[in-house]
Amino acid sequence: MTTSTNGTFDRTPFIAGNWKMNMDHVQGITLLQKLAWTLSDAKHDYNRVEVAVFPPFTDLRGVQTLVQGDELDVAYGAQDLSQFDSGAYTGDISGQFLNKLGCKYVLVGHSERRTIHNESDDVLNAKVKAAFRHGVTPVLCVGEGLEIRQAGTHVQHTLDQLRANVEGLGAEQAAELVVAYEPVWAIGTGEVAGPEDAQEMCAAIRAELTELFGADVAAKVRLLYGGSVKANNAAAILNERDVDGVLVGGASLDPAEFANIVRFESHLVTD
Ligand SMILES: O=C[C@H](O)COP(=O)(O)O
Repeated sequence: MTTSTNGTFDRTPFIAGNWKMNMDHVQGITLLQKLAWTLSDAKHDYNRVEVAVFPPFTDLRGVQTLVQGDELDVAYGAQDLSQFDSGAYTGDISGQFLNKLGCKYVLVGHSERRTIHNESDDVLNAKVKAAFRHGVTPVLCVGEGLEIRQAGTHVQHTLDQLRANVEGLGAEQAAELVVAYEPVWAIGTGEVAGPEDAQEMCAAIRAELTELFGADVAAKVRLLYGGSVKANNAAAILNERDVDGVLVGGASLDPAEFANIVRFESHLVTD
């Protein structure tokens, strides 16, 4: 358990940077080096707040080499994986390959995969299972678009996705899961769901996980918020009871900004 200046974290906070389709393998190494130096200068305690980056596939080997060579405590993962293990699936990447590259995590069902690549709940359920099959922890992304938010059915919609995507998991797997709530209307738009919106959905997700897997499992699952998170709004979001971390897109490309998000505890206002 980690204690903040303004509250108590029941789970280790998790700050994840999704680089999306940015940073070639050379730029990626520079970005990670700068991030590691900045956090090292700030004497960041990685046991207190976990840090992970999600570079493009082509960067992963370089990231692995840097992390191993410099003994960095930064975790890393891929942005997607195939639901299949091997075979004639041109362009796809197996969880087995990610495991071999030392990936601890993999994003599954990011809103950009659901919308641009039309990934269905069935496919995403198979991807979650593929990740577990290969010893890589899925960071399952769920969330609603603007129309659903405006119709007021966002909680139901998001919980429907969650249920479909975790179907068939055992309790042990479910307890390992990380779930990221991403309101699509707040991604890359500068629109941020308020801390209370993040808390509303994360509390609903935890209640649903309790229904599905029991309270002990639900209490272990880390829930993230993603959508226009910056250093100046991260602390307020992370101060909410059921929010255990953030999934950062654009701001993770700036090492100083991302390091400030990682160090959100220094921005928490004490009552
Ligand atoms: O994966 C990250 C989310 O899509 C949020 O992206 P963003 O911080 O650029 O809004």
